[in-house]
Amino acid sequence: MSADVSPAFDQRLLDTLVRALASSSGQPFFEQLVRQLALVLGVKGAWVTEWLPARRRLRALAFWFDDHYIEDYEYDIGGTPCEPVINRCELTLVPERVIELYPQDPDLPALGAVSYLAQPLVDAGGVVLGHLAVLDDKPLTASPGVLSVFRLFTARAGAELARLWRDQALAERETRLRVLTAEAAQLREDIRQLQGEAEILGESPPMRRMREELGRVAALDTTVLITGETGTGKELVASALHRQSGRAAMPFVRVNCAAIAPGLQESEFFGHEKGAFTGALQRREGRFKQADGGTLFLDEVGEMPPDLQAKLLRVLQEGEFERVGGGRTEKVDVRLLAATHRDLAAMVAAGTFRQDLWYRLNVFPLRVPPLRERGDDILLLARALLARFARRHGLPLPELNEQDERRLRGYPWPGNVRELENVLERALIISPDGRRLALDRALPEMAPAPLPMGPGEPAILTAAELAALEKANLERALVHCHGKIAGADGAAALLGLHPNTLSSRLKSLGIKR
Ligand SMILES: Nc1ncnc2c1ncn2[C@@H]1O[C@H](COP(=O)(O)OP(=O)(O)OP(=O)(O)O)[C@@H](O)[C@H]1O
Repeated sequence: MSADVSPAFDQRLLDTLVRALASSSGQPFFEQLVRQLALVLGVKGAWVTEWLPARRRLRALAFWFDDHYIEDYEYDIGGTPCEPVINRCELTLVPERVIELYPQDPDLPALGAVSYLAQPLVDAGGVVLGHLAVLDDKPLTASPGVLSVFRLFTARAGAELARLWRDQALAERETRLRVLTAEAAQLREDIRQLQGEAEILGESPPMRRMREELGRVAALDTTVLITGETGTGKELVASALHRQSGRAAMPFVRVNCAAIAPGLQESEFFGHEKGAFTGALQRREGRFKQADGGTLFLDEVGEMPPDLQAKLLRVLQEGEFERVGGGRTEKVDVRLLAATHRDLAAMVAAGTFRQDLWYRLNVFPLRVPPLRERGDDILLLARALLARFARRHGLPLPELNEQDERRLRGYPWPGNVRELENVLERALIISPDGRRLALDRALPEMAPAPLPMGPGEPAILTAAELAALEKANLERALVHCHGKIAGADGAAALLGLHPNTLSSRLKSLGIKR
C-alpha cells in the first residue's frame, strides 16, 4: 500500500466498518475487525492476537490473509517484527524489506511480506494484552491517515480484548468460589466424620450386602463406579471408601462434574499456567494434582462433556497429563472414584457417554439401593437422624409413635435419604410441643392422612387404608425376596403365609411380580 487513505474513501469505509463492528463481540468481532482493517488499508494481511507471557508467544484471535482466514496461528515472538512491539510496547512500522530485517522469522517469506505495521493492545493499567498487526507485499507509507485509522482499530480491539479478560477473570473467580464452597462442604464433611455422622447406617439385606462389598474393595486401588438414585448416599459411600483405604491420610478431592463452568473444565481438572488463555491470571493446580497420593471423586460423572471425557480417558490410560498452556507432563498417583445417578449403560448406547471411559470407570460397580428397598432401615435412619437434628438444634428428642412409623414406611421417598433428612428436620423444627413430630405437615401430600387416635389407642384404619397398607407391605416383601414367593427365602415365608394364599392376595390387590 503506497497510497494514503483518501478522506472520502476513508469516511465511507469507516462508517460501514463502525456499523459492522458495533453489532458484534468476541470472536466474530475480531474476525470482522481484521477483515475490515485489511480492506480499509488495502493490505494483504491483518491479524489481532493475545499475548501469552508465560511462553512468550502470540496467539491469533483472528488472522485475515489474502482474502481468507488463517486458523490456529500461534507463534514465538523471538526474531519476529512483533518482538519489539511487545517488548517496547510501542507502535512499530517497517515500511519495507521486513524479511531482510527479520531473517529469523520463518513466516515472513511464506507470507510474501515486504512491509509491517503493528501496535500493542493494552488495558487501562498499561498491561500488554496482545497486538494488532498488518503486513503487505508492497512498501507501506505510514501517512497520518493510515496511522489514525490504524490507531482507531487498535483502540477498539484493545477495549474488546480487555472486556474479554474481565469476563474470563470473573468466570475464574466464580469457579474459584465454587471450589471454595466445595472445600467448605468438605470441611463440614470432616466435622461430620469427627462427630460420628459419616457412618453408613442400615441393617437391611441390601445395605448389608453393599457395605460388605464396600469393605472388600476399599483397601484396593480399584476404580469404583458408585451408582444409585439421587440422595441415596453415594457421596457418603465414596468418602467411606477413601477413609477405609490406605490413602485415608491423604486428600479426598471431590469434583462435581455438573458444576464446572463450560470452557474451564480442562483447567479445573488439569490446572493451567499463568497466561495459558485469556483471563488465566494466575498459575493454578488442577484437581488431579490436588488429589495426588489420595482419592479423586468425580461426582455426577454422567454430566461430563464429550471432549473432557476423551481427555480423562487419556489420563486414565497413560497416568499423565499436561496443564493447560504448559508443555510439561505431570504424573500423579490418584485413586479414582466416580458416581452418577444416570444410567451410564443407556448413555453409552445413546452415544452420549464414551464406551471406553465407561469400561475404565466401571471396574467395580457399587449400587447404593434406594431407600424404598431398605425396609425397616427407614425407621432406623429416622431415629438416628432425629437424634442428630435434636442435638444440633438443642431441641428435645421426640419418640416415633406408631402413626409416625406408618407414615414413614408408607411414603415412597423419591428423594431418598436426603429427603428423609429434610422431612425429619422440618418435622422436628415445626413440632408443636417439642415432643410430637409434625410429620403430617412436613411430609409431602402423598402420605396417607392421619387418623384420629386417642392417647395409647391403636390407630383405626378404613378398609381402603388397610388395603393400601397391605399392598405396600406385600410389595416390600416381594422386593426383599427379589420377587420370589415360595421356598425358605420367599416372600410367603417372610410374611408367614401359605404361598397359594399370598399368590391370591397379590392377584386380588393387583400386584404384579
Ligand atoms: N446409609 C446412610 N446412613 C446415614 N446417612 C446417610 C445414609 N445415606 C445417605 N445419608 C445421608 O443422606 C444425605 C445424602 O447423601 P449423599 O449426599 O451421599 O447422597 P448422593 O447419592 O451423593 O446424592 P446426589 O446424587 O444428589 O449427589 C447425606 O447427608 C448423607 O449423610
